[in-house]
Amino acid sequence: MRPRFTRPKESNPEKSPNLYVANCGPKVGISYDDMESVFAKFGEVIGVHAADETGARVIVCFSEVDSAGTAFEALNGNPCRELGGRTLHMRYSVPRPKAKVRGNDSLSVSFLSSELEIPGIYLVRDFVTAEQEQELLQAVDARPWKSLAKRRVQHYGYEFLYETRNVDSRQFLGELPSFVSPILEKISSFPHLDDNKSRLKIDQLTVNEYPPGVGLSPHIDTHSAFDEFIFSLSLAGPCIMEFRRYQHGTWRPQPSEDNGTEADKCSNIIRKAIFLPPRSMLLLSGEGRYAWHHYIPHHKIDLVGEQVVKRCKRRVSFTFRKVRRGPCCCNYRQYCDSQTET
Ligand SMILES: O=C(O)CCC(=O)C(=O)O
Ligand SMILES: [Fe+2]
Repeated sequence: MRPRFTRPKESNPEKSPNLYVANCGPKVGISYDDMESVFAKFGEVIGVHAADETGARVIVCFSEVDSAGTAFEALNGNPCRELGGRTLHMRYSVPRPKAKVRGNDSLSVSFLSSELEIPGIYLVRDFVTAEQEQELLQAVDARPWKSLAKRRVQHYGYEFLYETRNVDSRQFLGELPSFVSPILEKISSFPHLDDNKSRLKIDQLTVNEYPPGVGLSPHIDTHSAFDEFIFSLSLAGPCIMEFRRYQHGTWRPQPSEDNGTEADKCSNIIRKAIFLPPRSMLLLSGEGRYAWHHYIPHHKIDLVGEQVVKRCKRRVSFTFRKVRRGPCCCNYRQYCDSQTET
């Protein structure tokens, strides 16, 4: 088991109730009981543990910082008669940082949106047939792509402005193209919409083409830009979508670390992930749309359970949204640009 405490990187002036003690321990014939009886003279010892695998470095935990301080003053750098005359080298110990996570290996990836347990997020597999998928891909490939730094996009209905993460709602580009009409038709009977069907009126489409290894930084689609219901159709290749609930987050995009280390440093993040197969449709609504960041890790390979899934030559997504008229009045103020000052 990884010890909970560790030696600080450099001499750490900050006191703590835990002492890192070198040059003692079972490897050099000193038991933890021997250690406890020596250190207990300075105050209540609540634990004696191995500091590492060497067997010659020990963590002594006191209940009080002052007891650790007194023991430190008395024993550090001095030969200790009760411990066979050994000279103890001590530092105040610090809690060990959490293990780093690489990729999504520590994050279990759900196949079903019901396993995710994020209110408002629903995945429907095989939303389109393989034939429809080919037709949709051919249709967008016959139209001009706009190149961004790492991926290509097309916008219909309204242009999406990446600088402001918003749309210019006065600049109407025209009706959505007829090749998405069957998809819009099917969206109108998407499960879980209840009585919101009549309010859908999707008028914006963003097509994203991701080469292998390209993802998307963690973000919440700007509340003031789009209505509640956001649909994303995955075509051509699969990907993992990660969801992050930042307890102290805002509506601004979060750091785009792709290996989870930033997320790890902050214990106030809940992370979940789902596998999006080609031809599936994802709905973001409610809490999942308003309060959770979504994120596509920048991996060429995703670990899904025991399986290694290679990203295909490309993934093309169709994101269907409705441009918002007026401010957002959701119940997630912290994440809402309409309800928080800029
Ligand atoms: O590619 C996707 O499925 C998601 C796209 C997205 O989140 C966005 O355009 O805001
Ligand atoms: Fe998004």
